[in-house]
Amino acid sequence: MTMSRPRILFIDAYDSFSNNIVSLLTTVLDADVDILPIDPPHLDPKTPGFKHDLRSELRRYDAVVCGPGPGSPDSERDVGLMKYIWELETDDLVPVLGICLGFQSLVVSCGGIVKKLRTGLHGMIREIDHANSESPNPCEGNIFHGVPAFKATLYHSLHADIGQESIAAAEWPNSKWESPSHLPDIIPLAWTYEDRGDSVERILMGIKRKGRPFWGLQYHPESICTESTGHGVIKNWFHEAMRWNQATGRKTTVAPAHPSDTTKPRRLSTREIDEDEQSWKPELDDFRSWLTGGSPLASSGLNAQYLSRCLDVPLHIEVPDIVEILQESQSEYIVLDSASAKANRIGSDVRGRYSIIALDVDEALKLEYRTGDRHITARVSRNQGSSQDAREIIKLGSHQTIWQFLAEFWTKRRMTSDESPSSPFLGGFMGYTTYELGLEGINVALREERHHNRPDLCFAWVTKSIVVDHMEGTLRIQQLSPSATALGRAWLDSVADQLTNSSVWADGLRADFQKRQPINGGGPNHQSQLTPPRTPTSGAVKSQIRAPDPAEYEAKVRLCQDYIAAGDSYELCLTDQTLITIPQPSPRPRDAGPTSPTPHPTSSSWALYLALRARQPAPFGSYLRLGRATLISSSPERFLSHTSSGQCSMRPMKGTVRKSSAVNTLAAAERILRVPKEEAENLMIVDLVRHDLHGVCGPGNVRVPRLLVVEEYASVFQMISVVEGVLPSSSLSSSSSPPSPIKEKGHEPPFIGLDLLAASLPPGSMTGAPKKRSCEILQEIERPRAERGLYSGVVGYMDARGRGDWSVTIRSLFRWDDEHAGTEVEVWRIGAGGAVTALSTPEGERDEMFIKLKGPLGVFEEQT
Ligand SMILES: C=C(O[C@@H]1C=C(C(=O)O)C=C[C@H]1O)C(=O)O
Ligand SMILES: NC(=O)CC[C@H](N)C(=O)O
Repeated sequence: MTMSRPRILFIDAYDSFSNNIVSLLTTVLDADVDILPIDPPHLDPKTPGFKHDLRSELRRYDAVVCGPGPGSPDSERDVGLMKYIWELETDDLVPVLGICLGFQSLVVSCGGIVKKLRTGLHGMIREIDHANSESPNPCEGNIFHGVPAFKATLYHSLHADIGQESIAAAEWPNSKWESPSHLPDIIPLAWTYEDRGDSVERILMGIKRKGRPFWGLQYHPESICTESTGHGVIKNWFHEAMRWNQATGRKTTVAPAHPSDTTKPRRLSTREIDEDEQSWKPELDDFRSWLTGGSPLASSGLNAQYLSRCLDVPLHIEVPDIVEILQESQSEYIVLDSASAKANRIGSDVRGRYSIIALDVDEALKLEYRTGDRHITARVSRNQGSSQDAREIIKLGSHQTIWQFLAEFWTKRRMTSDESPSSPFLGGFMGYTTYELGLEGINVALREERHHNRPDLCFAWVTKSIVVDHMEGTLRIQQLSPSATALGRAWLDSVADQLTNSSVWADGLRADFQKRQPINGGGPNHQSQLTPPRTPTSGAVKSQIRAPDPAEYEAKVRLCQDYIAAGDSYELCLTDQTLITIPQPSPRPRDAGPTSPTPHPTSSSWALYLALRARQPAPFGSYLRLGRATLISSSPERFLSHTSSGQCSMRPMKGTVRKSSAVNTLAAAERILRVPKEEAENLMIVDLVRHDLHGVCGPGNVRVPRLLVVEEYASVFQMISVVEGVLPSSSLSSSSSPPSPIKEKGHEPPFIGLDLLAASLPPGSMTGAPKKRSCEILQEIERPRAERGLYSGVVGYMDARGRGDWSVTIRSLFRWDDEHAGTEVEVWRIGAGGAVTALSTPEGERDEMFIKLKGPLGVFEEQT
């Protein structure tokens, strides 16, 4: 007999912690775990063969785990298959562990009821009182046996009521391990106690079902904050499960899984899902024929060599100077600006080291995609020096995704160059995605009709760029050059000349005197009230500011809390938008020479960017004009960064406190942020981000090197955590002929940074948990401004080597040229919000939203 690894089936109720449980089971039990959603198409309880099919599915596994999830065990939609597992006939029984929602569903199947907690406990860490070896009444199948005391994380709004509140305090020590007389099938195994001031709430944490191999845990064994001694419970459970299989002679079968429904954790990434036979039919292969077809746009950027030249940067020169010197005649821009690199108001570890300026973006190939479309648009604004736009439409086959296309486009241009190893970016994709692109990836349908045709993703393939190293005081002019080396070098030299011959470069004093003062004039705005801003009344033509109504926002916070109390979400990142309508400035003349010191690359948006940058310098500042979109950002939040060899890191931010005279040191901020409410908010997102990374990196490949650390930024303190992962080894190959991501039969495509991005949008810190249900709820609550657009999306790059860095688009303003096109005004939007939990107060959340709004909004107040 060969000893194969045990097989476990995990039933996923669309939770945002599922992959963490799969990782725990895989690593602690050395098991092989498959994931099946609660509502797989091939197992529909309404079809006649359902019971038979469920039985054969379960026969393939040694044991089953029914996972956590949003909603209630009383709702069929929320528990799906779980309900039928508890009802299996004796001959079909399989050992099961229910976790959280799975536990609650087990309790209900035993006749218990589930009620709302007095206040939900989400991201709360509590001591578990369990029936260990010392308990007076060792019972059958006690999976806590021999496990030392431990603390565990809770994520629940509902709890099991088995009559515990009616037991007198004196009776409790003896009675707590006994089956209640009206529920003889439930054997209590663990409890926790919540002090509610006037009384203590007794909360059931674990049970065994009498006479059946079913166990349940209310706490989350997989959370990063559940102590690892608690893993003994999982080992005990599996030991008991295998003993039960042996004692009853239960045998597993080796029938193959239904191919489309069970997944391995790392196969959740979008690029792989539907790669069945179908997608190999030639008529569905449009994008591949485009990629190889040699059209003028499809061949752009192929067969390039990397050339670069380094310059010292004079102390007085900043990123905007370089943009102004070189890019004045462009209409499209991508500037990733670590504007806080030299700011002493910001902690040195978070200032940002590099800035990246894309050059000649008009001529770069741009790839655009709109959520729900079955095509991609490739375009250049000024094709090879002409004034003509060029555009090609690329069809997507029914099973193909934008991410597959981007991965294959990138692979054809991939470089394994070891040159400039320290440069974060050689050239490659730069651009944005919207929040709505992320919603598509998690199958959340948009509720409102979109009355526009704007892209949700725009990536330029940038071949000319400048990387500024703020630490070394140098910059690197770079080109992924298609032409002969001499021509490429001549271009590098011409850019260097343009910079060094400019008056700003040469004459620091004069330049400083002329620079930007009239534009960002007033400096930081000191208005301290947190009420909504008023429309400024001065100025020739007035700006209109439409900010969220405070009372309405508070009502939305309460609504979020209703959903949380009902168990539908653990945390909801509620946001709203402010609209600023300003008179459109008359177009600037384009006649200024390239070395002109006058800073005006494009209309008013550049001036707004400079104002925001001065007001709120941030490590992830950015200025983008791509197509009809303009984004001005001072984001402090890194979303995802990755190396070309598959190391990745995410940096979720949760917990915000405004700098003030009362709170102006890290120690003071820590006193405010290191409290259960803030820590819980952050922990929830850490566990969610671990799940997202586990989904691609696979079990055991994710860790949390920094947890709940407070950092200092220009105008706020923020609590952050760092979650790291490593992509599966198939992608770590550094051979000179890179493996193709096109799946050949029997071969897994290698994973690349784009897979991480695809699998983790929208950013968990902007959604709450569980992600899918929370986004559905937010779509409902955030109406009538439910479309977040660029806000809550990401901005960043993945270069030709596969290195990438993406920030969350917050503390930013954006506009679309087509909004109010043809009128005398332009409309800017600012999104702001914060995470709502059971412990939030409506006033507190309202203040937090207005604090975050104040930074970007101030640039308009300064200008009037
Ligand atoms: C929602 C915003 O910020 C998010 C929410 C935070 C919070 O709840 O503390 C912190 C950083 C961001 O992830 C925003 O800036 O608008
Ligand atoms: N994490 C969970 O599974 C939560 C279960 C249920 N939705 C509750 O809130 O109580």
